[in-house]
Amino acid sequence: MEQLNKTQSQRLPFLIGVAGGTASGKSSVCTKIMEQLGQAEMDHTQRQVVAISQDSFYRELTPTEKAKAQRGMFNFDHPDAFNEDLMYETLQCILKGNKVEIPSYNYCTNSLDFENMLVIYPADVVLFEGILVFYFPKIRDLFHMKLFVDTDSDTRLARRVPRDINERGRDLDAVLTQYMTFVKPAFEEFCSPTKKFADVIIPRGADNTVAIDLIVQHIRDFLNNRSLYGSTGNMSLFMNLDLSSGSSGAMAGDSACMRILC
Ligand SMILES: Nc1ncnc2c1ncn2[C@@H]1O[C@H](COP(=O)(O)OP(=O)(O)O)[C@@H](O)[C@H]1O
Ligand SMILES: Nc1ccn([C@@H]2O[C@H](COP(=O)(O)O)[C@@H](O)[C@H]2O)c(=O)n1
Repeated sequence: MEQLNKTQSQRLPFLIGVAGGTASGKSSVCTKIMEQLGQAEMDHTQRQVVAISQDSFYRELTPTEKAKAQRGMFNFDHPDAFNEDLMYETLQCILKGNKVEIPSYNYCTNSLDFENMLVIYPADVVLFEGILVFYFPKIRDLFHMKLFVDTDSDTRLARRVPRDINERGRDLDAVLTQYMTFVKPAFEEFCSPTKKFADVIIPRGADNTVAIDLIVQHIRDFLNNRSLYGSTGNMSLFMNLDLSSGSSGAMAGDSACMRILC
């Protein structure tokens, strides 16, 4: 394993995974966290906190798959749609404190956009968001903190339809066909079961200001007290908060509960 010098080791990031169903509010939660930390307006080379999307790790499609994708007939919600190895190698590189370049994703062409590479500079906190970020065990194990955005499926569908039509160049028929054929079944089979791995479950996504405030406070504590955190990035004391009942034993499967690492 590559030796790290002192400067690099001081910049080793705290890696946060943000999972949740499509249109649950994962990106909005990341944006809110960055805004509250005063990072959103900052020049990206200077940011202490950066957010990356799992969509940058979709694998390239063959011409036949692309034709299917244009009709809403390709399964982008199956784990096989992602390049797991590249995702793992990139996160490892980030965890070593290195600068990485990743492609952006073009939903209109269903392809990676290598013309518009995103440069991820070394940062103190890296948020990695996507539907299946907790699905792959070796990737899941890289996270110091795991958040699951838990928004009900009606709300998610109601948000996804206009988003896909207005921002992702889709028509209503293709969006609904894709949702019923692939998105909903894959959410139930692959995404929803990963909720049990979360440290913090955020009901209602970015509207949940209490949860976001607590997470932001945890990140601030990490940034202010880096030396108190072990090599795993976690402090040894665990605190369980159950916001639904006021009791302290939180269950990861209960969407009103939060388990905070503090
Ligand atoms: N709390 C909210 N209220 C209303 N619309 C929202 C809310 N959160 C997200 N959205 C909208 O829903 C869509 C999906 O949100 P986004 O944060 O991109 O979710 P994800 O990253 O999980 O796909 C976007 O169009 C966004 O503007
Ligand atoms: N070419 C693509 C790639 C992905 N999708 C859908 O995007 C969803 C994941 O992104 P979210 O922002 O919604 O988390 C996923 O459910 C894919 O179905 C797509 O439609 N086309």
